[in-house]
Parts: sequence; structure tokens; C-alpha cells
Amino acid sequence: MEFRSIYDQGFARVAAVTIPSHPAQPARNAEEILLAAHECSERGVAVAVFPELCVSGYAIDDLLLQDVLLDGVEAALDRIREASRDLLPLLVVGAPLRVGSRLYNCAVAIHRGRVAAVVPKQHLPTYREFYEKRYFAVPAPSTGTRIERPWLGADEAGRPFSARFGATVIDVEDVPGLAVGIDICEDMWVPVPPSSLAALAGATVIVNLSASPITVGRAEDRRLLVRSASARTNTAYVYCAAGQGESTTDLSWDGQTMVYEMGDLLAEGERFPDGARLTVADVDLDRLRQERLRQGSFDDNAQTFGAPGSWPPVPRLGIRLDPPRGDIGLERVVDRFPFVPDDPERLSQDCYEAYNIQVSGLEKRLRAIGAPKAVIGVSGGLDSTHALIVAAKAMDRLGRPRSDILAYTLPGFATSERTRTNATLLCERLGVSFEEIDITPAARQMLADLRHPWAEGADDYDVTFENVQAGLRTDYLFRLANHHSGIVIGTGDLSELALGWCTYGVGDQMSHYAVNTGVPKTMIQHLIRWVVASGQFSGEVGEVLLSILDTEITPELIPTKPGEAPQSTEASIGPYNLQDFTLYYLLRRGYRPSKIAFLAEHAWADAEAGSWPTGFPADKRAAYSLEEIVRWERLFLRRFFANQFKRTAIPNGPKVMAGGSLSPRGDWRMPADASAEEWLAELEGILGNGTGPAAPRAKGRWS
Ligand SMILES: Nc1ncnc2c1ncn2[C@@H]1O[C@H](COP(=O)(O)OP(=O)(O)OC[C@H]2O[C@@H]([n+]3cccc(C(=O)O)c3)[C@H](O)[C@@H]2O)[C@@H](O)[C@H]1O
Ligand SMILES: Nc1ncnc2c1ncn2[C@@H]1O[C@H](COP(=O)(O)OP(=O)(O)OP(=O)(O)O)[C@@H](O)[C@H]1O
Ligand SMILES: NC(=O)CC[C@H](N)C(=O)O
Repeated sequence: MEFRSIYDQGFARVAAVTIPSHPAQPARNAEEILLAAHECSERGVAVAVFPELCVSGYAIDDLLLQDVLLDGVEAALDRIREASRDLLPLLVVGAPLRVGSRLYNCAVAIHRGRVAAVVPKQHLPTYREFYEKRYFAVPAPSTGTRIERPWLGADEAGRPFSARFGATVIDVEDVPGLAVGIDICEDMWVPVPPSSLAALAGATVIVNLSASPITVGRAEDRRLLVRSASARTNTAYVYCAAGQGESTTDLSWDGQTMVYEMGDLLAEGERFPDGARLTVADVDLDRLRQERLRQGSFDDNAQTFGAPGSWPPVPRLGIRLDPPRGDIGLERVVDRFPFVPDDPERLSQDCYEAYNIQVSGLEKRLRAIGAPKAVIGVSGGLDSTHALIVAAKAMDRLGRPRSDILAYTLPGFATSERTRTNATLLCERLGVSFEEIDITPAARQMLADLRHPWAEGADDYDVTFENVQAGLRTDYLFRLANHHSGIVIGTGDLSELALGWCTYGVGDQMSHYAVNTGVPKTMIQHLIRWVVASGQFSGEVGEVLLSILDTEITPELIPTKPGEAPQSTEASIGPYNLQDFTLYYLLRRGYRPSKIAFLAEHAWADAEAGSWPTGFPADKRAAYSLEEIVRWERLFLRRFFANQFKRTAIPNGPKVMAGGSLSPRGDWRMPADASAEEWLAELEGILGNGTGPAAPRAKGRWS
């Protein structure tokens, strides 16, 4: 197992290749195909798809029925097949082929000197500009025919090879999880495309050989179809259209290429190119496999289609690829923040939704109870600030005065002037009811009653010292809620829950309704920025919110000595940048820790590379080495397992992100006494730290 090998990390490299077309000149087209195929091979591509009828040219009309053309096509396929012996990828090319007494519009799947399968187009457009039924036959629904033709080649003893003719899923046996299904252009435009059945039979990558002429607006239609096909079939969909050189007698061609994976665009090629273009992307086979594992309805649907009287399942056959195992890079963008999109419009939309999910969640709870007051401990930090502006909006929407929010600042031994001032200003400007209660006398009393060394003058700031303060704050807030007929609004976020960074029970883990539990820390700052930018509150509230965004994240539980930096949360539990990254891939994707580290290195190794979310401060653009990534991931895993007990007992609160919730009722169930050992061992083994080289991956795990 090579840590930096994409094929060992569950990816497969695919290419959508558009080439210059030479209409009715199969020999020249074969050379164009081979030129691009060599490049794909050098780049470690596993599957390369070319346009529909690229061997003959698509728009050649009645020339399709000429024997010179059809003989030339077979000779060209023979040439490609022979030359493919030295090439890595499975090549899928389009050609008109005589089978029996008719002509078929086919995809020919070629690998290492053999034709793996010939898949005929099932849906022939014969409307508007298309006239395919004039030339081509619709294949019979019964599959399983074999064809024997000289261009299929022969073995060493001269025995001729035959090939499957019909819909087929091609399993790449030594790239677990890579199974290729085929659509040919119009096949994608019908309600039940062949690719849907191929996906239900196990295909994870669908290739579409297309010769869709370009008219205004059609590229967007294709994008919609490819994107939705990939999302609905849980596949990567690799689309490739004919381009430069196709006949412009009555039409024009743009050579559009794109790769979508489960609705996400991985790569897209230049349109109207002046030569061959390879659109290359690394498909995450683990993601597809994991999604089908957890979304059981996918397989249920396959059962429905496999039932008697329904479509027969698409047959599968296997090839072996022997892909490169070294470091060939990663042809895929890995976002630094899986919970936070970089695209400004998408980020704004996500923030709008997240904020409204939180606000409407609290609104419903307040209405259901019968207009209780909302009691909040406001520290001047990010979480309680956000909870406060969620509560303020909920009160506005309920038509109740903001004074029904009872905000308390509860300074302890380490509360700084800055957070306290921010908290005070924010409450004043929002117009909520506000009071300060100093918890230090009660905390002193409790520490003395406990006979804590600090009470006897020692410099001992342990967990008990911290939790006495967090606990007393909670005690005050709950009793204030009783006293004023209110409920305590919980402020803790999703990242803190993942790490167990809260005080259990009599502490900030508990509340009557927790508005932030579904929001990761890396998202909270953007939410607050969005609240300011979208003018949810007055300009003067916005000013304080921006000042709060600038404050270092600290629990303020241990006093700062002169000349020392204040207690830093991230120094204790790791950068939230990395911890949210791990959280997403563990929770939503179920990935191995080694794969998470591999992805994190691609996302975080270089602060200059790739994009950052809009508004992300330049001075906070961090980078992390693989060593740092692994160090903090280890800590994450230990804390994530050890703190499940805090999650099994969390208060109610809405799920916000599709990436996951940690509520045992919402989206995450796990034992509160499980061990992280196996997860830690997997990480150690991969990096060769301590436990020696990693065991080779078991075969067939993905099937
Ligand atoms: N699986 C399990 N099932 C049942 N009980 C389990 C348990 N594992 C530990 N325990 C028990 O739980 C207790 C430990 O949990 P707990 O009392 O919560 O204490 P603990 O997790 O040790 O400490 C809380 C940490 O959160 C930090 N904190 C607190 C408050 C706010 C913030 C913030 O910045 O937002 C941070 C604080 O600085 C401290 O480091 C122990 O008594 C332990 O024996
Ligand atoms: N000085 C304080 N006054 C009032 N409430 C406080 C104070 N300190 C902490 N709290 C309450 O305890 C919660 C957790 O506190 P802490 O500051 O340790 O964590 P945090 O997650 O960084 O939250 P925040 O970003 O709101 O500070 C806060 O959200 C707040 O509700
Ligand atoms: N060649 C084809 O099958 C093209 C048909 C497709 N519906 C299109 O409009 O692009």
C-alpha cells in the first residue's frame, strides 16, 4: 500500500477525450485516437472515453452505409486494438458496426489488445436534425450475443477472439470498485437510460460517447442531464462530445467534456477547442461505494429491477488493469473546508439556509412551550454570540420583544476585558435584557468545599478548576430559567461535540434547546459574517459582531499570567480547520483515517494553492504538514471515541448540515464505550510509524 498512490487510496483516473474528427477517414481518426490514448496512458488514466462514432465521424449521413467506409472502420479498430497492447487505459471508442444484417451505432471497449465488449446504442434519435434510424438498428432487448470478426484479433494459436455484443458492465478487477457502464449520447436523454440499469447492476463510472451538435443553450442542458444522472445513479458520469472537424454542412460541434461525481463537477474541458483535449479527473470510488452502503434504497431499487418480468440485469465481465501504484498526484480539487463552500454564491445560500434552520428550529420550540423567556450565557465568544443572534431573530419573527431574551455575562477567573466588553456592547445594541453575575465568589466557595489545592493557594489549574466555573454558569442559567419562566439556550457547536470540548451534565453540554449543535466551528464564523453582510441587524450590531470575529478562540477558564498568551482552545484540541475536515470525512463518508490524512494533505499542505472561502482573512490562511495532520487526527480519533457519552445525552436541536449531525436521534449512533484503537492502528500502519508497514488491502472489499 502506497500512501500517496491514488489507486491505493480508492480513486480511479478517468478521461473524457475529444479529438479532431476527419469525417469518413477511419484510418486518420484511429491515429488521432491513439495519439490521445498514449497521453492518457502516460498520465495513469484507467478509463478513457472518446466521442460517438469517432472512428468514422458522426455527421457523414449516407456514407455510413458504404462498404469502403465500413471496411475502413474495421481496419481502424484493428489498428487501435493492436496498438492498445502497450497502453494502460480501457479505451471506449465509437464506431458503426455491421452485425448480422444490420448496422449498429456502437461503443467498442478495448483493452490491451482485446475487445472487451461492443455495446450498441439503444435509443436512436430520429427527429429534428437527427436521422439515425435511417442507418442504424435498435438492438434487440435480449442481450448476450457474441460476435466474431477478424478485427477482434486472435490468440497465439490463431484461434479468433469473439466479443460480447450488448449492454455490459466492465469490472476492472484490480481497481476495486471500478465498474464501467456505457451510454451513447441519446441514451442519456430518455427517462430510463441504459446507465441507470448499469448502475443498478453495479456500474460506478458511466461513460457517455456523444456527438451532440451544438445549438444555443444545449451545453447547459447536457450539464443538467449529466449532473442529475450522476446524482441519481450514485456514479461518476464521464461525458464527451464530438468537436472540431465534424462536418458543418448543416450543424456545428463544440467538443464539450465533463466529469461529474454524484452531482459534483470534478472537471470540465474547454469548449470549441482547436485540437484534442483531455479532461482528466480522479473519481473517488470509496465515496460511491460508501454512499451505496448507507443509502440502502439504491440497492432496494436494484432488487425491484431484477424481479421477474422486469428488465434483465446487465451482464458484467472483468478485465485487469495493473494500474500504477506510485505517486501520480491527485487530479481533483479537495476543498479545505468540506462544510464551507469556496464559491461566494453557494456560501451565501448555505449561510441563509443554516441561519434559517436554526432560527425556525428555536421559533417552533418557543411557540410550542408557550412563549418562555430565552436565557443565554453570553461570553463574547463566537458560539454564544451566534446563539444570541439566532434567538434575537426568532423573537423578531415571533413578534415578541427582544427584552424577552435574558442575556447574562458570568465572568469567572479568566474572563478578559475584551470578551466582556464585546458581550456587553452586543447585548445593549441588540436591545436584549442584560445582567452581569460574578461567578467567582461561588466558584471560590465550591473549590474551598472541594478542598481543591487552588483554594489553598496552589497554582493548580486542572479540569476540576475549569469545570467548577463551567458548571456554576450552567447552574445559574438553569435556576434563572426557573426563576423567570424561561428556557436555557445551548450554545455548543458540532465540532465541540465531536471533540467532547464541553463540560458534561452540570456544564455547557446541557441546555433546554441547543441551537448550534448542528453547526461546525468552521461554519460559525461565516454565518456571523453573513448575518452582518446580509443586514439581518443594524450596522452598529454588525460592528460588534466583526470585532468578536477577530477574537482568539479561548475557553477563558484558566487565568492568564502577565506576559503569557491567553489559554488557547486550538492549542489543546487542534486547529478546527483540520478537526472539521476529519469530522466530515469520518461522519459523512466513513473513510479510513489514512485516506482522511491523504485528502487533508492535498487540501492543507500549501496555503497558496487552491481557493479559500470568500471573506476568509488573509492572515489566518494556515498550512499544515502531514506530521501535523496526523498528530491532530490521532487526537481527534481519541477524543471522538472517548466523548460519545456526551453526545448520547445531548439536548434537542436541529440538524443543519448535510455533512452530518451528532445527535443520537438525528444522525449518529455509536456505543459510548467503544475503542478508537483500530482506527488509530490504521493510521499508524499506513505511515509506518511504530507498527511497521501497512498490510496490503484485502481484495474484493468494495464489491
Ligand atoms: N464513556 C463515559 N461514560 C460515562 N462517563 C464518562 C465516560 N468517559 C468519561 N466519563 C466521566 O466524565 C467526566 C469527564 O467529563 P467532563 O466532566 O465533561 O470533563 P472533561 O471532559 O474532562 O473536561 C471538559 C473539558 O472541556 C473544556 N471545556 C469546557 C467547557 C467549555 C469549553 C469551551 O471552550 O467551550 C471547554 C474544558 O476546558 C475541559 O478541558 C469524568 O467524571 C469521567 O469519569
Ligand atoms: N463569561 C461568560 N459569561 C457568560 N456565559 C459564559 C461565559 N463564559 C462561558 N459562558 C457560556 O458557556 C459557553 C461555553 O463557554 P466557552 O467560552 O468556554 O466556550 P465557546 O464554545 O468558545 O463559546 P463562546 O464562543 O460562546 O465563548 C458559552 O457559549 C457561554 O454560553
Ligand atoms: N447523437 C445523439 O444521440 C444526439 C441526441 C441528443 N438528444 C442531442 O440533442 O444532443
